[in-house]
Amino acid sequence: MVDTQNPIIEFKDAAVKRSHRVIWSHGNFSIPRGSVTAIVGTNGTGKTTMLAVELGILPLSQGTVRILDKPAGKANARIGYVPQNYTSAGESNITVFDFVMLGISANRWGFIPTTRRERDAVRHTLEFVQLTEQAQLRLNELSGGQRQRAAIAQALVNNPELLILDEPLANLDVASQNSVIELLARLNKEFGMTIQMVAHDLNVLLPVLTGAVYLLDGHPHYADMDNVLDSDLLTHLYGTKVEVITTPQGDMFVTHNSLIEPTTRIEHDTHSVDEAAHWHTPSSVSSIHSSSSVSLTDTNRVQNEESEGHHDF
Ligand SMILES: Nc1ncnc2c1ncn2[C@@H]1O[C@H](COP(=O)(O)OP(=O)(O)OP(=O)(O)O)[C@@H](O)[C@H]1O
Repeated sequence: MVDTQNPIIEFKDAAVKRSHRVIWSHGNFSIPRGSVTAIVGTNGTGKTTMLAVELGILPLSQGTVRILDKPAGKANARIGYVPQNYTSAGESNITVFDFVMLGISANRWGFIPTTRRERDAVRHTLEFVQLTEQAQLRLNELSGGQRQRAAIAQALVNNPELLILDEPLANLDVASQNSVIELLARLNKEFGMTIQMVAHDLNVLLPVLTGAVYLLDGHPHYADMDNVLDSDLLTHLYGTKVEVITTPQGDMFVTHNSLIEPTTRIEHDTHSVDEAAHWHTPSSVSSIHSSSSVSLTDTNRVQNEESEGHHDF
């Protein structure tokens, strides 16, 4: 259940610099517990930077960010983090079981044998991500989708309250993307886990998303999906004509029409905060009732059902 009264992430007047350059500023938003949010924006707008800030890896140049009621970085033990392209390099020669165990043991010094309870936790997590049969395979023997599920398992094995993923669908084929999305939907629905991910393509995520942080003109904003799925907003955000389409069946998806480019592309920070706030106000989703449009995904949106908020891997 999305709990709007009880934010899990809170930004207040937040700004961040890299190499003395402001990447984004005036971040004032909260992300509810139980939500599934995408961080969206064009290349280089600071999506990965936002994750680094949330994890306390990168300090803010101004303002505050609190995660799980603590300053950024102080609650990382309760956060599962899946970096971008995590499994494509490095550890790919270890077994899936050992890779997931690293989620528990990586911070230990010296050789300390794993306990039965820890091994059970790894088995349980592998079962949940449907990799039980692959437990003794090497990571480099898995498909891209299976590797991403293994990376998610490693992040889940400590039973986090918040799961943060950086482009979890990058370089995956449609079937693998769907297997990852289904997994995220189950985590949210069955265990009430809050999920936040950097994403480029909203279409494939529509079934699970409850909201999005959009980086617009150098300012981050949060809105629930009905307000994000606005043609004018998305066109402004991506700097190219985007249409939100609702079919007669109620399925909703986003199309990009490269034939209708805007006359000028929006440059970074050309708007004042007040102007940017205009894009943040609730507005109705524009609907084009057309059954001839081609949906890129199963657009039956998964309703986030009430859950006890309890999860135990
Ligand atoms: N280590 C770094 N030092 C200095 N500047 C950096 C560093 N990493 C990224 N940047 C700059 O910060 C800005 C934001 O980068 P970031 O990777 O957060 O963007 P992004 O929205 O995630 O981009 P993409 O969609 O391409 O992954 C970019 O202009 C980038 O050049």
